[in-house]
Amino acid sequence: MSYFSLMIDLDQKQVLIIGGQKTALRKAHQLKQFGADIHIISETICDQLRSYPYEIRSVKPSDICSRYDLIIAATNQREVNAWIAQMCKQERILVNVVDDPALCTFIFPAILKQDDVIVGIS
Ligand SMILES: C[C@@]1(CC(=O)O)C2=NC(=C\c3[nH]c(c(CCC(=O)O)c3CC(=O)O)Cc3[nH]c(c(CC(=O)O)c3CCC(=O)O)/C=C3\N/C(=C\2)[C@@H](CCC(=O)O)[C@]3(C)CC(=O)O)/[C@H]1CCC(=O)O
Ligand SMILES: NC(=O)c1ccc[n+]([C@@H]2O[C@H](COP(=O)([O-])OP(=O)(O)OC[C@H]3O[C@@H](n4cnc5c(N)ncnc54)[C@H](O)[C@@H]3O)[C@@H](O)[C@H]2O)c1
Repeated sequence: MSYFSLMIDLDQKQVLIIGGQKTALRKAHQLKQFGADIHIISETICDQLRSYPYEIRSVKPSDICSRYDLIIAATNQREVNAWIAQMCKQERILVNVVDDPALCTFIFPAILKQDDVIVGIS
């Protein structure tokens, strides 16, 4: 089934990104632009992501909890990303899995932004 396009107010929404390299960085920058509060958990982290609150460690079960509104699984370990997706579904937290669209409960559209006019394309 195709996706319904929602426009979400991200102001002060708590977003957890698991993974700390190129893909995590792109997601973080995009969400930050729209006011989200980003938190990073990753075993390694690139320099640009160090401007966000971060923890350098593996993800653990208690990380997947209702203090987060959205979670992004952006590791390069397919099993870890799939496990995050499963935990998020159990906890009813929206999840984006960067290496498996079928496991996502939300996806990122391509975005065109001019002032307050936003166009999202999937
Ligand atoms: C819109 C945008 C938003 C964003 O993330 O910024 C976006 N991908 C963008 C960029 C981008 N994507 C990829 C590269 C690396 C290219 C390279 O280096 O080769 C780059 C970087 C680049 O192109 O610069 C590859 C890629 N993408 C996905 C997979 C996994 C898969 O398909 O299984 C793989 C293969 C990974 C691999 O095999 O390694 C999956 C998803 N990517 C989506 C969106 C969602 C689909 C939405 C839809 O189609 O409706 C979805 C399903 C999930 C999600 O991420 O939400 C942004 C467009 C920027 C623009 O043009 O405006
Ligand atoms: N959705 C998209 O638009 C898109 C675009 C490009 C790539 N990808 C996919 O995104 C994934 C990540 O790409 P990348 O280039 O950012 O990867 P990368 O390999 O450079 O980085 C992976 C990160 O995950 C961290 N990590 C691995 N296991 C972990 C764990 N158990 N707990 C915490 N952190 C862990 C690593 O420390 C590292 O920081 C790849 O699988 C790739 O296929 C998706």
